[in-house]
Amino acid sequence: MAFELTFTKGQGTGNDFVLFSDPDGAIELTPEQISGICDRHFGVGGDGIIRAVRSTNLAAGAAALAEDSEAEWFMDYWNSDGTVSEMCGNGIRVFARYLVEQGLAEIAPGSTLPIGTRAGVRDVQRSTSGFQVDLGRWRLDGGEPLVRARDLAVPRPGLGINVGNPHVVVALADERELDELDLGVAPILDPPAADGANVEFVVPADPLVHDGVGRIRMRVHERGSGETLSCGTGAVAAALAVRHWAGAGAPNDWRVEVPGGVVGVRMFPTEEGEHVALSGPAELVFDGVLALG
Ligand SMILES: N[C@@H](CCC[C@H](N)C(=O)O)C(=O)O
Repeated sequence: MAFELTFTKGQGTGNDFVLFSDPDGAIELTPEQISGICDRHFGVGGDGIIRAVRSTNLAAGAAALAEDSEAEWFMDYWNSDGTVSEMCGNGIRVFARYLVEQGLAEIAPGSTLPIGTRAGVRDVQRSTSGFQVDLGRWRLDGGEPLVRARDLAVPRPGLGINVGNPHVVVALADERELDELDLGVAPILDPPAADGANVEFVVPADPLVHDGVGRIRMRVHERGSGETLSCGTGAVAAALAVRHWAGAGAPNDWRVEVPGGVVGVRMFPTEEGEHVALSGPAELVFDGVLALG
């Protein structure tokens, strides 16, 4: 059936998304429609698609409401190839801004907006650089696979980290190696990750820590989207991995430079264990209407 889809294009450090509002959960996009919309030549272009749906109107929203009855809105996220992901760190900041600007939600100064996701409810607040999201607990997960990438002469060990979605972080020798890496082809993990993984390549700044803040550069190949200009959860995983490798005394505040800009990562204690927060810009770029079907 043919229909019109009103959308907004948004981005956070160049990680870009097509957002649309479907409060009743009535719009079902096929993987082909999603990849067509995300196509940069034949569609709107984007690394992913985000649907704003009321948690009450989505099966996965029931778990979100059970966790936090205030989580009225659910971030329904698809990668550009039409696959679903549990979490998107840049996307959830852009989503929060979208909800606010559409008049669907408010974030009062000093308060947080709980948002349902497939990884659980996540709290978003305004920050000096835009928006900040508490991504909750994280865990080492997925072992230490060997990672092969084009232009890496020998495979490198990676570190599996889950921050709601799966990541493997790889340390490179220097900036030249990072810049010359060809991420047009997906890195190969050995052993492969059961559900796939986002793969981050990192190098430390010199010095690694400046004024108490750890500093790294990162490039990423995202599961389901290929190389992107930024990945928020990837930046969080990269900072956690480098802190892990640096050992005792490493900082809990990190500045992560990605091709599309800079995001901040902060680890902090809570009653249920350590949480990790991501901060950075969230911009809405333009609105449009697509004829689909
Ligand atoms: N770019 C996102 C992550 C999007 C999902 C990812 N590709 C996956 O499949 O897990 C971010 O900013 O975190």
